[in-house]
Amino acid sequence: MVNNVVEVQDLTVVRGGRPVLEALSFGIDAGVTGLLGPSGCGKSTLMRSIVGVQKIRSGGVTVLDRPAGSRPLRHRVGYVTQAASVYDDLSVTENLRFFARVLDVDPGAVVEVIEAVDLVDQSDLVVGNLSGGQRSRVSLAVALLARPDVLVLDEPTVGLDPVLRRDLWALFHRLADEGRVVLVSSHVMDEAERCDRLLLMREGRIIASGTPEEIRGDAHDIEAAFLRIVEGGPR
Ligand SMILES: Nc1ncnc2c1ncn2[C@@H]1O[C@H](COP(=O)(O)OP(=O)(O)OP(=O)(O)O)[C@@H](O)[C@H]1O
Repeated sequence: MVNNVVEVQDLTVVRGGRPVLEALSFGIDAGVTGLLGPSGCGKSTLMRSIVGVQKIRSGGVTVLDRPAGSRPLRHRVGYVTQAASVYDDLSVTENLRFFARVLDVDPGAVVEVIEAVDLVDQSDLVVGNLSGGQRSRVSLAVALLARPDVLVLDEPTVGLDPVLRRDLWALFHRLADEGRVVLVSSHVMDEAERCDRLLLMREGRIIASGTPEEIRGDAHDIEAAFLRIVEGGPR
């Protein structure tokens, strides 16, 4: 098992003239880590920093012992943003063949990733005609093309019905079981129980980290634990 594949050290990011992330330090190990916090707390900014596309004020991020965003990490880190980045007028297979060429990866990976995200039956369908959950899986398939060791997924389950959400979480665990580090953000606290480990975030800071059991303590659920931490009560 790989430890602390992602290391964040004293990370401060300023956006629009105000600090959005303030002196964050933590590590992320193998498995599925959930980055949970309310809208606007800085989850996307933190993910952008881990992927290496965010301007950093101070501190830093290393991934697999290299600076985030550095060239050797290009194919080792997969990133799926909130906005789907696939072409609506192309089929699932056509999209993946296109991105395989752009990324200069083995075209044989196309079939492999379609199977991984469970879209074999939809592979000839035009993406514009797929459901929201299926479209999310196409974006995820693109991110998997280069066989990355680290997957950073920004709110991949937002707006999906409970069945699709459950299926996607099962997929994240399958990918983690294959040895990948999977970081998933969500502002929905009830997704916490689906993660191996959690990072709870509020107003640009990590306010708690650990397994769901550790963070819940004797609170009713993660949301209650979150409120307790924020309000400074006993845990
Ligand atoms: N381009 C930008 N310029 C200035 N401020 C920004 C920019 N993008 C985001 N911010 C601010 O940074 C803060 C954190 O935003 P971020 O998108 O990281 O939060 P988030 O937790 O991912 O939110 P959500 O769950 O709604 O996606 C917010 O206050 C936001 O207004």
